[in-house]
Amino acid sequence: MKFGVIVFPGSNCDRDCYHVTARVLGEPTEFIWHEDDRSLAGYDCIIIPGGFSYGDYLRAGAIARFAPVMERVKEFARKGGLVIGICNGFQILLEAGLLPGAMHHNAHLNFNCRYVYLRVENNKTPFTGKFNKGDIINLPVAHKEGNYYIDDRGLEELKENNQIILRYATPGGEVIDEANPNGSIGNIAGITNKNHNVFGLMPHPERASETILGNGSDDGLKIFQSILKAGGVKL
Ligand SMILES: NC(=O)CC[C@H](N)C(=O)O
Repeated sequence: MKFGVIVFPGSNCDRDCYHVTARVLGEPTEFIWHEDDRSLAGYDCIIIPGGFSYGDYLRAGAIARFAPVMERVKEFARKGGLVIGICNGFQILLEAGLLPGAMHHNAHLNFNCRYVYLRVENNKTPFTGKFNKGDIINLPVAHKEGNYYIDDRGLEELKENNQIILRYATPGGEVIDEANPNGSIGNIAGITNKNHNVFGLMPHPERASETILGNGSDDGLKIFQSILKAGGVKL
């Protein structure tokens, strides 16, 4: 499977994503510069990594959405290609209109960097096929604008189409305010589009893909393995 990792000025998780797909999974992976406007046909999965694209000026993701490469990402997604946006990548997907809703600043207004527990709400997507529904996983978050918001009608649509993929939960699997690091509506941590080929999530699976790192969780690797299992979509 061939992965492409988009790089913006200010991306800082691009190398980590590359490390996981190229070295841990052993799959061909290339960096794609934000000014590049080549077609993305030929890639099986595009990763929009975390970081502070364009310094998060105006709003996280608000400038990145205008980068030439984003037109190509939209084209790729429209044709059914797999796109995963992690943290700043999720923010960019929202700003670009590839996912519904928006990010507010965290309710407590602090940058929050810590491990959280998440409940897998839908394992029938190309990004979560290696999990069981209801699995509790442990991944780190690191953000200031992760307070996901969507209006009532949008929230109903997300529920109806099983687009809510991850929610913040307790280690025992309870979805309660105390488990939520940023105040997001419905404890939402990750959603897909209606077709389930575009996934945005605030936690960082690439930072928890080897047990040697952090607190020993490699739960993030299963997300990348799920993508491999799904096999991507040859365009
Ligand atoms: N880790 C990241 O991707 C940083 C997220 C983002 N720019 C924020 O602080 O909200």
